[in-house]
Amino acid sequence: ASALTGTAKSTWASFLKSIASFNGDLASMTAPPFILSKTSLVEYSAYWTEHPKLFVAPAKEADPEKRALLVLKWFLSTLKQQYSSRSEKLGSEKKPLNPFLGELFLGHWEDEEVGKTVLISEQVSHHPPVTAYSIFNEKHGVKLQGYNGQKAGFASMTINVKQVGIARLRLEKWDEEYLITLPALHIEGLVYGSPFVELEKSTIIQSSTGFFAKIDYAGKGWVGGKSNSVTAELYDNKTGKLLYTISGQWTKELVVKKAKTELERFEHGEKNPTTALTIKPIEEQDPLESRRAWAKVGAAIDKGDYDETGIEKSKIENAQRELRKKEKEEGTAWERRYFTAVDKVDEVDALVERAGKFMKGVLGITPVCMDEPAKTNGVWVFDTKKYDDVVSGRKAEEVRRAGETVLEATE
Ligand SMILES: CCC(=O)OC[C@H](C)CC[C@H]1O[C@H]2C[C@H]3[C@@H]4CC=C5C[C@@H](O)CC[C@]5(C)[C@H]4CC[C@]3(C)[C@H]2[C@@H]1C
Repeated sequence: ASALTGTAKSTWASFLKSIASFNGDLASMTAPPFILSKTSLVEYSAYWTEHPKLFVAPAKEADPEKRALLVLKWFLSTLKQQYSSRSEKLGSEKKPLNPFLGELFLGHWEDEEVGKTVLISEQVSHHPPVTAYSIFNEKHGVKLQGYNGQKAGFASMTINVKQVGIARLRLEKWDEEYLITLPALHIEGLVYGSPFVELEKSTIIQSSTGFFAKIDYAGKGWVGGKSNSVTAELYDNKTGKLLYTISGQWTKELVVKKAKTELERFEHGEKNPTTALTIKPIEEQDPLESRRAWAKVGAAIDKGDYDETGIEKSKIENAQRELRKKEKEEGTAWERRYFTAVDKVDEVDALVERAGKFMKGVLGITPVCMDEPAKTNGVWVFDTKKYDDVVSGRKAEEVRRAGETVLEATE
């Protein structure tokens, strides 16, 4: 039976009809008000590191095989936050706000044991929507950077989402890099008006020291499987030996096994609470920072005043259109504050090639998720020079001017 009643039920029904003529651009859909979230998609980069201790753990491990296992554990621990935290908090998946070009989400996690982990997330492209992020813990030399976009389709009352992009984890102390690909997902429960994410197909992690993980996702009804099922296998590239498996439900408990013996169980519920992200109070934020930029829209959504939501949203959207038009006329382009798009990254290509060879040569399977276009409009990399220029104040003038243009345009 539908979870909706009254007007919500009828608006949802007409919304489902509208999705049927879906053109692939999730952001362009006007979803019914009750499914709108006041959180912008640029905030989702934070889901990578809500367990800072797990994020930093591999840096402290001297044994490369155990380190690869800790990276796999950390990655699997992010899935619950990435893909089910909104359903748990809000009762269903919600439609995030569509970030404007240049929108920022900046913060850090303070942890008594591992110290400070910094988050920088920037909407580096609006058409198509691409979010780039850099998350780093200087004290332990752990650096994650990546970018992602979504290609979506609609079939038999389900929204299918292919993720485009990659995540790269670097452990300075061990001079080691891990390439991480992103899971495909689909949105179930649309017909009941309570959508939620289910992951599917496979992703890989390939390390520069010679360890490879294949991660397979499955949902309910899959050979009698449970929802949110996952099975990960960690191999040694050189010997082709299966070292560890981790399996279970990424929303509940995962079991680590070496060969057939169970080593440990871990889960990320109340036993391992997440660390709260620290962000500046709104009045101290840069005009491009997400929660300041969307404050009026968020307030309208909180009030349930959907007319005001629409008015405030279109102010931002119109301002953005004006800025793009002006840039076009002047032949200028929006200056990304922390990221740069490059054609290729040699380390990434090397890891992609190594993973492909291992899957074909040793596992005898067609390389999974390598066919995914890892590139959006380029490979987005964190530009440490740009970052230093901002932190040192050398770019203070550009930062101030960028904020002003957005403020003036939105007036
Ligand atoms: C488009 C029609 C519509 O608005 O339907 C409303 C429904 C809430 C379903 C569509 C939305 O579902 C949301 C789930 C979002 C993904 C959740 C997690 C991640 C991981 C993160 O690292 C990158 C972003 C990603 C893939 C989100 C992308 C946007 C998704 C699919 C939202 C849909 C608009």
